Amino acid sequence: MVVITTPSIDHFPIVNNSFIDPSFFNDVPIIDLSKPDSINLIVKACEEFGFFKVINHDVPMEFISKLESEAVKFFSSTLSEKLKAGPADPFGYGNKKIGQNGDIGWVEYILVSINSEFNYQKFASVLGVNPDNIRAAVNDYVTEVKKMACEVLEMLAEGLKIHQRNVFSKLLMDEESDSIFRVNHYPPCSEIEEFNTKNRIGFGEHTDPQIISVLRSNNTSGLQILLKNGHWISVPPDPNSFFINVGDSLQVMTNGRFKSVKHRVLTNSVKSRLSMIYFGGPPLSEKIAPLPSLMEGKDSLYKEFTWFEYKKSAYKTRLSDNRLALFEKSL
Ligand SMILES: C=C1C[C@]23C[C@@]1(O)CC[C@H]2[C@@]12CC[C@H](O)[C@@](C)(C(=O)O1)[C@H]2[C@@H]3C(=O)O
Ligand SMILES: O=C(O)CCC(=O)C(=O)O
Ligand SMILES: [Fe+2]
Repeated sequence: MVVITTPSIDHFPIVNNSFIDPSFFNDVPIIDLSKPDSINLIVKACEEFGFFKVINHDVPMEFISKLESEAVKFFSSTLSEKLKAGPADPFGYGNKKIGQNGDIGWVEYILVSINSEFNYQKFASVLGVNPDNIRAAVNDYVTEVKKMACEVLEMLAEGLKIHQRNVFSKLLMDEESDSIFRVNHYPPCSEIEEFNTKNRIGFGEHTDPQIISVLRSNNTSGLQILLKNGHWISVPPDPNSFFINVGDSLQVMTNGRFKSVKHRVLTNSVKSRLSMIYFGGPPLSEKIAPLPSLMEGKDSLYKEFTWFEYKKSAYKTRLSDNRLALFEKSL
């Protein structure tokens, strides 16, 4: 018999408030994709924050709303129904347990693989619909978001004066690209008031291992990023825009010029947050190494590794671990 235990609220980490600026950070770089002069701004944003917001993105609202409403329906189902679509090992429905190494957060989620065969039946049964409808809703959304991510990566390559404009985007376009799609639902954490403790962790601090992550959320706050000065700042939500994170692999490919951004999600005691994230990763066999044109005569900061090797190692770590440390050269 499988016994599913739910951690009690006492087990949910509380954040250390010492470096939290409670006000919203209004200086998140904004990249307007309809303006050609955004190229230099993107490079600057990746160097300074590893994070920026994209507006005028051309992803049809219809695809966003369709997927969002399917996700809301799914998460509104009973827990016993949803658990039939789990566990997330790593794909499927997950509840409070993040990854396989003991992390927990006030979150439930769906994780789906993009290019490998994925069985949508378990989600479709919960929703009582044909799996092809769910597959189509995910594909429509991901196709558009991936197109936008590739446009951003091509602007980055141009901004970095790399001859091959598709040097990054080709990795996402490859049919073997190891990309993931995730929907996170953070229910309001009403116990917060009962326990009189604010700022429970929804999703603990971490960097994303892939090349690039594209996040869209509803209008509920919670996402924070860590600035270079050690301060956590809250990102104002914007359901009409996308937020982009530099991942560990892009940090390596730029030999550390771009930094993968540390981020986390705090719970909200009143409103639920729903976020959808596309993680653009390379094919498993791809060598992740600094691009020669970005070395400027310097040595690589990293040992040689493939995405398969990095991913295998990353998935053995806890969320907040510095996953790249194992691959840094001691110079
Ligand atoms: C604790 C973990 C969850 C994670 C795999 C890991 O062992 C370390 C990286 C985590 C992360 C963060 C970004 C994405 O949400 C994710 C899907 C990924 O690729 O790496 C998660 C992993 C997960 O939730 O399985
Ligand atoms: O849900 C969010 O807003 C961010 C979650 C996240 O960082 C992740 O799933 O990797
Ligand atoms: Fe993340």
